[in-house]
Amino acid sequence: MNLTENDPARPVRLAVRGLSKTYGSGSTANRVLVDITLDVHQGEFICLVGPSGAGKTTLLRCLTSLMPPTSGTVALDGKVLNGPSEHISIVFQEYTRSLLPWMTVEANIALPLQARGMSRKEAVAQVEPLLRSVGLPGTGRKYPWQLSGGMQQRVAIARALITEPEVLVMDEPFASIDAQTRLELEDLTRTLQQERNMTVVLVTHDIDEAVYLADRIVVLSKNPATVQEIVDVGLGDTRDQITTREDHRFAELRSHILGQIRAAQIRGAVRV
Ligand SMILES: Nc1ncnc2c1ncn2[C@@H]1O[C@H](COP(=O)(O)OP(=O)(O)OP(=O)(O)O)[C@@H](O)[C@H]1O
Repeated sequence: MNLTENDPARPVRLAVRGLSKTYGSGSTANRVLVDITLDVHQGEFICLVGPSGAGKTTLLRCLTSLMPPTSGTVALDGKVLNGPSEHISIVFQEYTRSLLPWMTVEANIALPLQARGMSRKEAVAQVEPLLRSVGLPGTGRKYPWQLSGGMQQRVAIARALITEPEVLVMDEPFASIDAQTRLELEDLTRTLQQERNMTVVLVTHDIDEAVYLADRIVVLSKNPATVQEIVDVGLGDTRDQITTREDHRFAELRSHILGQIRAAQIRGAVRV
């Protein structure tokens, strides 16, 4: 397996240095992340995988400054973050909780721009092109609950993109979506990432999804989580749901990552 830590050809967008996170203190302290160091390059698609409960969401929360780490730093373009950055957007798994049901689709998508001081009229004027790019033209006047789950997650993606973030962070974004729609959303996410030269960090439990989407896969260990391995996917920029998944390298990577996660699960259980 080709392992790597750095791609000198592309500048580092997110630099994670010695990041640790412990919940609680004293006898109830839960040491979840220890000494995570990782570079994410501009325009790179990183998938984070690991055993259940390893600390993937905790790492995303620290990456986006939704929560401070216990120690260590996250820097965006060389500047250490001390709070949420306007250059980083987040998409969560639960679109039903992240979209506001009493607001129309266009009002939901326009919200981040209004929060930055733009008038509602100006913000809403930017929505339709974005709705087209996520495959939902003409749906701005509907309410989220009038749309399917997959369509609502497209709305959530559009809302995350309206501020033109440099980094898109996604926490199991397709876990509540049916299998067929999930494949469509995977392709949409890769297309948007390439069109916008965005850096994406995505957490998933689905190893096939990680291999299909990622340029590199970061495997976390458990109890506590450290970076166990970073794997170069090397399947090229153009992916296809049928031919890429038939590639023998795809199968090889899937088996390798599954083996890594199982080993991490066993070692983590021993350490409890
Ligand atoms: N707010 C919190 N307060 C205390 N402990 C927490 C909190 N959030 C998470 N934890 C604990 O941190 C550990 C890692 O949780 P986290 O949700 O980050 O893992 P995960 O890898 O994303 O899990 P999953 O695979 O189930 O999605 C767990 O032991 C969890 O109980």
